[in-house]
Amino acid sequence: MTEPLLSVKGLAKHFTVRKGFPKPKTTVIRAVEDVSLTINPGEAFGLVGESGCGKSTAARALLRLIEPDGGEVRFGGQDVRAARGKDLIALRRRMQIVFQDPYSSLDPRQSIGSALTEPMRVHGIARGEDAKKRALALLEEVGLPPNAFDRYPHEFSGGQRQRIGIARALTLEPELIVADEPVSALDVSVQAQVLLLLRELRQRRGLAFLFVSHDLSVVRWFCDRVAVMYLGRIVEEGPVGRVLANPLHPYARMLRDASPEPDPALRGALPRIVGEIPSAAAPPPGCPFHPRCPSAMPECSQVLPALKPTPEGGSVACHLYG
Ligand SMILES: Nc1ncnc2c1ncn2[C@@H]1O[C@H](COP(=O)(O)OP(=O)(O)OP(=O)(O)O)[C@@H](O)[C@H]1O
Repeated sequence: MTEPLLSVKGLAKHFTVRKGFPKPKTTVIRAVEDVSLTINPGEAFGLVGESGCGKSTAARALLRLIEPDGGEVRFGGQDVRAARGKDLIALRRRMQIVFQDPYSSLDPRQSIGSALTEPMRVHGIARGEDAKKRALALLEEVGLPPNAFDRYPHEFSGGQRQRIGIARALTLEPELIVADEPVSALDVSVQAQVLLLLRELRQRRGLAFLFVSHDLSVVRWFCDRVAVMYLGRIVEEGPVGRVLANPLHPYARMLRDASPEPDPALRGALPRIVGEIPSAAAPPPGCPFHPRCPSAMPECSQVLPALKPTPEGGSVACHLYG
C-alpha cells in the first residue's frame, strides 16, 4: 500500500466573532469540525459543498495558513502542526496553494519575474540568472510568453493571471497543490483552458491536488476521489465516479441533483436543492442535515451519525446507511 502524501485526522477550526448591536455577543462559528481525509501521491481529491460549508477554511487550516484548533495533519509522514522554523518552511515548500482570485494574491507593484524568482531565492533553490532561466521555463510551461517576465499583473487578463498564480505555485516544485476554486472567478470560455493546463501539469509532474470546488462537473472531470462537506463536516467520501453517480448521503444526492445536468433531456426534471443551510454558529443537534433531509427519522435529530465504511473504500455518515 502507498504511504499517503497527506493525512488529516479530526481537523477542527472555530472562529470567535462578536456580533450584534447595541450589545455585541460572542459567537463561536464551527467552520470545520472533525474533518479527516487522505491524499495519495499524484491523486486529485475534490472537496465539494455549498458556500459556507467550510471547504476553504479546511484547506487553509491543513496548510497552516490559519492555525487549526484541533486534529492531526501529516504530510509525507511529518507532523505539520508540530513543525516549527526550518521544518515548517521545508513542509510549506512541498505544498502550495492556488487561489480563486490570483489578482488579490499577486502584488500589483511586483513584476511577474520578481514574483516567480523571489520564492526561489528565499528558499535557496536558485538566484540570479539561474532563477530567471527557471522562471522563463515556468512561464512557457503555463502557456505565457517570455516577455511576461518583465510585466506587471494589471497587464494580464484573468485567465493569464491565473496562469501566473499557477506558475508561482510551481516555483518551489511542490508535491501537493491546494487549488481553492481555481477557475470559478474566470469567464466560462477561459475555465476549460485553465483546467486543461492543471490536468496537464498534474500528469507531467505527478502532482497531487486538493481541489476545492462547488462545481460537481469540474470535480467529476478532474478528481479521483471526492468528499462532500456539510456544515463543517464530511458527510460522504469515496471514488468520484461512485459518489457523484450514486450518492448514498441524502445531502450528496441533493447536491448532485441540483448541479446543472449536462443532458438537456433531463434538465428541469430534477428536484432543486431545498431549504437554507443552517448557521455554523448554531448547528442543529444530531445529524446537521436533518432539518433539510427528506428521509429524516426521529433518531436523526438526536444522534450524530458516524462515518461508516462503504464497500469501495469510501465512507458515509447517515443513519439510513448500514
Ligand atoms: N475569518 C473568519 N471569521 C469568522 N468566520 C469565518 C471566517 N472565515 C470563514 N468563516 C465562516 O466559516 C464558515 C465556513 O466558511 P468557508 O469560507 O470555509 O466556506 P466555503 O465552503 O469555502 O464557502 P465559499 O465557497 O463561500 O468560500 C462560514 O460560516 C464562514 O462565514
